[in-house]
Amino acid sequence: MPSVVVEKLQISFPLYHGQSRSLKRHLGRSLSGINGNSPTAHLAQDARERVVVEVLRGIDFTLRPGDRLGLIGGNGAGKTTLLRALAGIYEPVGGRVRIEGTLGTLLDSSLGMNPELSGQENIRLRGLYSGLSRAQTAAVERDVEEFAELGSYMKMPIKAYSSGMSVRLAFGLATAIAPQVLLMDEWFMAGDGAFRNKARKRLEDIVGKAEIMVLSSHMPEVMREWCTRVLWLENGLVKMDGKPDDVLSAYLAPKPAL
Ligand SMILES: Nc1ncnc2c1ncn2[C@@H]1O[C@H](COP(=O)(O)OP(=O)(O)OP(=O)(O)O)[C@@H](O)[C@H]1O
Repeated sequence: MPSVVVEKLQISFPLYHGQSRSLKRHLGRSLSGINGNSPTAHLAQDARERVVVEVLRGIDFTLRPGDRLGLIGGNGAGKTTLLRALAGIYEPVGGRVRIEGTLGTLLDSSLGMNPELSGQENIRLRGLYSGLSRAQTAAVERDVEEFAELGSYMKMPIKAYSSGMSVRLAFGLATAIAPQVLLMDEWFMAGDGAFRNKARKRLEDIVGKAEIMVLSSHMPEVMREWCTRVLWLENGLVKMDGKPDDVLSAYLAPKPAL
């Protein structure tokens, strides 16, 4: 049975910047902006004595089939970092992530693509990597070609694509093979109007087939429509976890004046 288990997850990034020395005096403390509502950086020192920013500072949640989790929070809250940690792109410095089931990601249009290879070759490589048969890969290739409408560009190296073309290809490919656990960032809303309508149908189909979904978005209406649960992240911690209406009402409530 597919599941996502996140326990005491911590992610930090080392700072190699010249200023990291002067930031050392802030270790173990928070570095706030001039405005009380702006993001706060939490600085620490790792075992190699490097200054690190603690981006996720102990996140816990469990997802079972039927759960559609929305991640909400201000800029720099840690939403993208959490999605990337779930996808296995970032290694936890503490805690762990356990995912059972096939995983699909709609995170970054260049993720997992080789820029030197053509659209067609990238699709074949993905088919091979996903363990598809030759016939299944050919079906995916036809499906993506039809959806992305890239014409002869399908045979060109993708480094020659415009950003819109890259999104079409990545989106087409990511939505061609339905995973049990789907991770999504809101970039899928990118693209022109006609593409967006077409993409939405495809997205609804893959979301409907996924047993578990995690979606990061700044758009409350998307959360209300697509999610069964919302996690509000603030400065790398869970501020609230619950039903979309409850969490979104609290999140959107006017902040008291300072
Ligand atoms: N590679 C990195 N090195 C240092 N800091 C990083 C790195 N990646 C992310 N951060 C920091 O981690 C924090 C969380 O970033 P993240 O992108 O996860 O936030 P977010 O909630 O997705 O924000 P947004 O809504 O603005 O996209 C930010 O303060 C960001 O500057």
